[in-house]
Amino acid sequence: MPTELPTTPPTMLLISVQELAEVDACLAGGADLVDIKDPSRGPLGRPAAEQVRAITDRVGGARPVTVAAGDLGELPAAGLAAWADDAGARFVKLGLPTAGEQSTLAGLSAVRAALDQKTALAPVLYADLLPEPPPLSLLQSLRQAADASWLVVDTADKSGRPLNAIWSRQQITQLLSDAADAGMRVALAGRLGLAGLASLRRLAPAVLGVRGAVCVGGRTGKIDAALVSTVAALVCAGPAAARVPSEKT
Ligand SMILES: O=C[C@H](O)COP(=O)(O)O
Repeated sequence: MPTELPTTPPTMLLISVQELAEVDACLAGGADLVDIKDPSRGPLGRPAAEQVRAITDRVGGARPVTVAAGDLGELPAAGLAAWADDAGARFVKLGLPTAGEQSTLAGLSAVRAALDQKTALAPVLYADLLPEPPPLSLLQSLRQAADASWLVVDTADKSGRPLNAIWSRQQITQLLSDAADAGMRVALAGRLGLAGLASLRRLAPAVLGVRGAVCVGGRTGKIDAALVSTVAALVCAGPAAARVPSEKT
């Protein structure tokens, strides 16, 4: 996700790819942002560093690239930073299964401190693991701990309800407002289908992210360019103009 944005940006479409062969379909279909993850390893499955390097090379700067880094605690902070360096990841998304706990904020700070300063860190909240959307105070704490410009909302259970069935439009509208007050832009994801995307698009989030909806054979299947096109037409007018991608400002 870019960290330099126009004043009133359109909603951008993020597509999560799992392998090199999916990159062309993702770009041809009109994705604005290319996200790399290993969906077989969980909602934010951390891909192998060499896979990240290969996919990033294939994107070749045509789009900003983000990378899923698994969940907080899966690796020690130093190990996560070493993986990010090895992968050349310049924008990592880190899942927080226990977002409200003090130890989570401490862990997030440790990861931030370990990562290269040029690597942006986006905390990821799992809507289905929270009783309700986070209050402003928690958003402010997350922003501070991660020095984050972006907040990602996703779902942990990839056979469960989509984000738009977990939180109401009113709750998501409030979250977007609170995140802006906390100084973060928001990417919304989590089993979003066409109806969910159309509904959430009207709330004008900075980014809508999908994988399952653009795959043939489910989220561990293969991305289909025609499905990406359909979703892109729904979410945005077309690929975003070239913007400085992933480096932290
Ligand atoms: O970041 C976006 C996610 O990859 C969303 O995946 P999903 O649409 O399969 O829930």
